[in-house]
This record gives sequence, C-alpha cells and structure tokens, in this order.
Amino acid sequence: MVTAKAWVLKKHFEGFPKTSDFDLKTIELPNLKDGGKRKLLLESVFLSVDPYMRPYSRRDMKEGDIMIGTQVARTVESKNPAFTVGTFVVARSGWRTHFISDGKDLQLLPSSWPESLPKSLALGAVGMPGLTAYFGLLEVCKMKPGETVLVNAAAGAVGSVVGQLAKIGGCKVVGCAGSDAKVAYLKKIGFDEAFNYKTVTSLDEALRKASPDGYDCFFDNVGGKFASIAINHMKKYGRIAVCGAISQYNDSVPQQGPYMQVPMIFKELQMEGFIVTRWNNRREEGLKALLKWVVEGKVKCHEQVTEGFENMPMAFIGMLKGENLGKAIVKV
Ligand SMILES: NC(=O)C1=CN([C@@H]2O[C@H](COP(=O)(O)OP(=O)(O)OC[C@H]3O[C@@H](n4cnc5c(N)ncnc54)[C@H](OP(=O)(O)O)[C@@H]3O)[C@@H](O)[C@H]2O)C=CC1
Ligand SMILES: CCCCCCC/C=C/C=O
Repeated sequence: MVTAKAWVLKKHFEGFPKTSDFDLKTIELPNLKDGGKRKLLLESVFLSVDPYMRPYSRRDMKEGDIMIGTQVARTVESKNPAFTVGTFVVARSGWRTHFISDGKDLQLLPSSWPESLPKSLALGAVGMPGLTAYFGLLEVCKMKPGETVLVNAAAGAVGSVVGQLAKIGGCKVVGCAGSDAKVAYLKKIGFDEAFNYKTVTSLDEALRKASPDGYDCFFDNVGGKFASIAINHMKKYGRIAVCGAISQYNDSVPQQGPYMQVPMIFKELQMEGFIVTRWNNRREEGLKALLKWVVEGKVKCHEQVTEGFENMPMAFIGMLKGENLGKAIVKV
C-alpha cells in the first residue's frame, strides 16, 4: 500500500490565490489488481503549475477537489505491458505525488526523446505550452516570413517559444516582459526587440519605438489594458491570437473597456481566441517539430524549478506574480 500526498482546493480563489486556499491531504492508494482498472502505480517526478489552473478551477472544480494539473510521472509498478516499470509518461492526474491508472489516459514521451534531455520539458517547450505557441502562431496568427510578431508574457513558457518559433519562421520579433532580467533573457534567445512593460513610461511609445511600422501578428497572453493599447499598433489586415488573459484571471470585478471594435474595423483585423486542445489530432506533429528544434538548439528552454511537492501552492502563486523565467515546474 502506498500513501499519496495531494493538494486540494480548500476554498475557491477570491482575487489573487493564497496559500490558505489549499490543503495538503494524504490518500491511501489500493494495491494493483489483475484485470480491472488498477493496472499501474505511478509517481510524479515533475509537476506543472500553469495559469489556466486559476480560471479552470472556478469553472471545473468544487471545493475539496484535488487541484487540476499535469505531471511527468514514472511507472513504479505495472500490470500493463505497454508501460514497463521505469517508463516515463505525461499524465493529467492533478497535484498528487502518486496515482493509479489503467494507462488509457497516459501519454508516452516522443520515442526520439534523447536520454540527456530533461523530461520536465514535456511539460513546457515540448509539451502543452510549446504546442500552444506552435499552433497559435501557425494556425491562428498565420505568420509569414518577413512579418513582425508581438508577444507579451514573452519570457514565460508559451511566450519564449512563440518568439523563437517566429524567428525560425523568418519574422521580426518584439517581446514584452515584467523584469529587466527577463528582457535580457529575451535578447539572449534572439528576440529583435524587448522591453520591460512595467518600467516603460508609455507602453504606446515603447510599442511604436520597437516597430514603427506596426505589427502583423500579436500573440496575446495577457489581455486587458496591454491588449487594448497594442491593438492600435496593428498593421492593416493584422492577426491577433487571443491565447490568454492573465492580467484578468484574478479580477473579482471585470475590467472595463476601452473596446476594440473601432481599430478592428478600420484595420480590418482578425482576432481569434483558441485553446490548444483544438489540435489534439496534430499533437504528434507539433511535439516532433518542437523536440527537433530543442535538440538542435534552435529553441532554447529555461525552467524555473521549485523543489518539493509541499511548495506547489507557492510555485503556482509565484508564477501568477511573474516570478518565473521560462516554464514554472515543481520537482517532487
Ligand atoms: N489558449 C491556450 O490553449 C493556452 C493559453 N495559455 C495562456 O498563455 C499565457 C501564458 O501562459 P504560460 O506561458 O504558461 O505562463 P508564463 O510562464 O508566461 O507565466 C505567467 C506570466 O504571466 C505574466 N503575468 C502575470 N500577471 C500579469 C499581468 N497582470 N499582466 C501581464 N503579465 C502578467 C508574468 O510574466 P511578466 O513578468 O512578464 O509579467 C508571468 O511570469 C496565459 O495567459 C495562459 O493562460 C497557456 C497555455 C494554453
Ligand atoms: C494538458 C491540459 C490541457 C490544458 C489546456 C490549457 C488551455 C489553457 C487555457 C488558458 O490558459
């Protein structure tokens, strides 16, 4: 018998999440059984903390539920020959140290995963955030060589891949992030222009200076005020991929306009929200491309690793506050 630890949502978040909104529980897991669903015992090795957990907790969870989330896990015991002991998988089993599965809900890492590559990247650049960048740029922004791409939250899990994929695709890339260290990182990984949106005197001026001719594509991770200013810098027929709205996730009272219809009409813009799971049928294609670029060194990855399962709420809250450079990960 194994005792798992799990973080539950004790109280729905009101405004910014607090550590007191979470509770750490222990759960006795039953032994595996021949036949039936208890075929695999897995232990989480790396867990992901992501912005979507904030809005999805309100939509999909009730108080007392285990926090939603994904992990890279190792097979510890197996009665399913498709997953031998030691096999690593990506699972969606929430914030828990151990869990039982029949294997149907598990994803193997791509078969060409090099032994030397950290498996935690399967939660970042070679996982859901990387796929978000890939499909958002190709299918929603429809970026073309020679175009100018703007991305915010640019030093994060999605944004850092967006910028690097746009460079691979022959675009000029402008990134905005919330600290000077993040801006220095963006320049290091090849962004053409980058600035700290928290310290510029005018966001409007900073966007104009970074690309006086405007932007063909805007990959929006932030929404709110940033987006309402950036829209005025779009070129005619520009495309806006509405990926996230992290500046609004913790609002108790919805933000008011300005509203976007007028610039959308005059510039004949396309603005499309999307969720990465729309392209689940092309997951393999996306992961294969991302893995290749990472292995070739064309996409660089930084991870903000928090040690210790007990620190999951802190890592989650830290990520929402912008403390992460690259993908926020918890190592059990
Ligand atoms: N549509 C989809 O399918 C998906 C959407 N997303 C969305 O993409 C966005 C980025 O996610 P991800 O890369 O995982 O997270 P990040 O790794 O970018 O971490 C979140 C970052 O958001 C920034 N941020 C936080 N609060 C604010 C704020 N009020 N204003 C501006 N920036 C803020 C911080 O960076 P900084 O220091 O720069 O402020 C922080 O580091 C999120 O909005 C997320 O919801 C993610 C995955 C899939
Ligand atoms: C692998 C889990 C699927 C999560 C889908 C995330 C969609 C994100 C939306 C906003 O952040």
